[in-house]
Amino acid sequence: MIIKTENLTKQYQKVTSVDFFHRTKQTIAAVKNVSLQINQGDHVGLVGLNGSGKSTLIKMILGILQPNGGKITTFGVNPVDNRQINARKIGVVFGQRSQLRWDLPVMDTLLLNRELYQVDNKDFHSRLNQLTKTLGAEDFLSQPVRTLSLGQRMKVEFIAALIHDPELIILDEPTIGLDVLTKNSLIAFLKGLTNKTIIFTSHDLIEVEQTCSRIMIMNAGNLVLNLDSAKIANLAVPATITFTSSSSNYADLRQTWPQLMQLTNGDFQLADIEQKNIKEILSQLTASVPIENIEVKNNKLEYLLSHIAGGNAHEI
Ligand SMILES: Nc1ncnc2c1ncn2[C@@H]1O[C@H](COP(=O)(O)OP(=O)(O)OP(=O)(O)O)[C@@H](O)[C@H]1O
Repeated sequence: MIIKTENLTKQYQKVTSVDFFHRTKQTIAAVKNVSLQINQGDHVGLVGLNGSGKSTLIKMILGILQPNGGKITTFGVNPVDNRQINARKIGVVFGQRSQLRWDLPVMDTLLLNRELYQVDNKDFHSRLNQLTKTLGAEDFLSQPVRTLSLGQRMKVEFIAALIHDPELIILDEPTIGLDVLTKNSLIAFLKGLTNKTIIFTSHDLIEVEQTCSRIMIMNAGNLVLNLDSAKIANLAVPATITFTSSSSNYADLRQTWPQLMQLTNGDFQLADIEQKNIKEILSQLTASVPIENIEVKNNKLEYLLSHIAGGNAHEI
């Protein structure tokens, strides 16, 4: 087992106001009684809205934060006391923060990591070769990091995180701001890492569904769902169809679709459409209304959160 937590809890003290004589503090329960296990080779998607406690949980797994209650082991040991030892077995990519030396060529950071993690020179070069080839990063290893595009930089962040061949890879929103092509190539790359344990945090359930075998959903500090991603992928979640139609008359359209709403920006929206009816509604719409733009969305995360009762992880 790579990670085990039992009733893990973390609270922050936040100063809400300061006056001459005293400060008023508020306690924020960021992670509440979370119990989970992550085994070797698991690819786990950790999903939740902003502020749901994902980063706090990751920081406790890494040993950066000391919990207030409950138990946690990472590689079978207390992560705070064994942070340095565990760091050799962990690779981390933060989408919002770079781990690379901004003004230096990429290669310098990689060489620095080689020294830091004491990677054998032969292993270093063969791993570097393989990673740069797979990620298509051969062309920009000699460029200073600051001159790279976001997509190029993220590829290099992956190489820097994997150069010491870690057993556990933690990815904190690694695809944020990336275009679809770069995102897809990183997702394909991650899928190929079958012998690694991966924790992939994201707000995007669909994205982690493609990459991970298990999904854990956090909400307001609680682990509210811990489920095989195949089960989540098969859930038929109602969709929303939004379209722009300049020449349409709202009153006429409402006669055919009484549930149609007009949004403040003038777009039209049909909500709560069952998956099996989407095709038919789309063909009816396109046949009867001049449409300039149309989008079908199913917001599975919001749907799941609104249908999960209580605060404990359970199967739907
Ligand atoms: N250092 C801190 N001091 C006080 N409160 C904090 C601190 N770090 C996080 N919090 C609070 O703890 C809660 C959980 O935050 P956390 O960053 O773990 O959530 P998250 O799921 O990672 O959010 P996001 O997706 O926005 O990164 C939030 O209410 C946040 O404001």
